[in-house]
Amino acid sequence: MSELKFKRVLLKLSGEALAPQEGSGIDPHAANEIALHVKSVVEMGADLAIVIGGGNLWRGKIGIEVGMDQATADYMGMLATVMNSLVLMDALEHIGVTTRVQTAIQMQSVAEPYIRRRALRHIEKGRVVIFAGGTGNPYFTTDTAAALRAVEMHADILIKATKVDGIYDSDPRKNPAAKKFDTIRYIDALSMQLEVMDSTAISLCMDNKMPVLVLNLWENESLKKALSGEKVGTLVIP
Ligand SMILES: Nc1ncnc2c1ncn2[C@@H]1O[C@H](COP(=O)(O)OP(=O)(O)OP(=O)(O)O)[C@@H](O)[C@H]1O
Ligand SMILES: O=c1ccn([C@@H]2O[C@H](COP(=O)(O)O)[C@@H](O)[C@H]2O)c(=O)[nH]1
Repeated sequence: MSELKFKRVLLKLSGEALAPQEGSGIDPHAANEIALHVKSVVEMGADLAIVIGGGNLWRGKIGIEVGMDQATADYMGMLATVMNSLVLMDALEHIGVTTRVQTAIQMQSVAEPYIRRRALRHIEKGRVVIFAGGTGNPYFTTDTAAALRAVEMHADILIKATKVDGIYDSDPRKNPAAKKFDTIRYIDALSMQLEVMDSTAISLCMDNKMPVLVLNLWENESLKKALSGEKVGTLVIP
């Protein structure tokens, strides 16, 4: 087993990662592909916990835009993350990765409730823990849930895997001339209001000295490379 630069990892996946090529929803094939990436790092000896977003199904702001009460719209988003977590759980279990799903909103016939010490024990036993339901509170995002769980699980790093290969000075999907950072300071990421990760999540990581790496999961073994200490993506530093 190779030496790992980061042993315990909180992996944040965007819900979009589960969407079909066109449109929204869940493509189980996308889940299978993600599961293979996850398995490859578990086999390297990494301790892994995962938070997955809900953007492929619902985002609170969709509801807010049409006049819904924000808390209601946000709870719908949190429920969307539960569906995504279950599809990922299923894909991982199919390829022999032992998982546990814990939800921040109690639904005990579906999954375990979030219990921090229990989650830690699962991780120690080599299980991949998937944290569903965000923080359990409206007015937050799954980026913040990922930051919170990373701190609570004493992760060595929070890795945000998206479809872009790092943090740019503006959204590269909208601006083809955007420039990528190899590293960026928390404070600069905050002051530049870069939308790749929300400010609450970055602040929480900054305050708790949690390193954050943004990378493209689909790019040539980027996750494995990151855990081995190779330079990929953008690292957010003090
Ligand atoms: N400065 C920036 N650098 C890099 N990416 C950026 C930047 N600004 C905006 N983005 C966008 O942020 C996105 C990454 O966030 P992502 O889509 O993973 O959001 P999420 O809210 O975590 O997930 P979900 O799909 O579940 O809502 C990228 O697709 C990218 O287009
Ligand atoms: O702690 C949380 C996490 C999420 N939400 C709501 O869920 C959706 C989907 O999450 P993404 O991070 O956008 O993928 C989000 O838009 C919020 O509406 C939440 O309220 N609290």
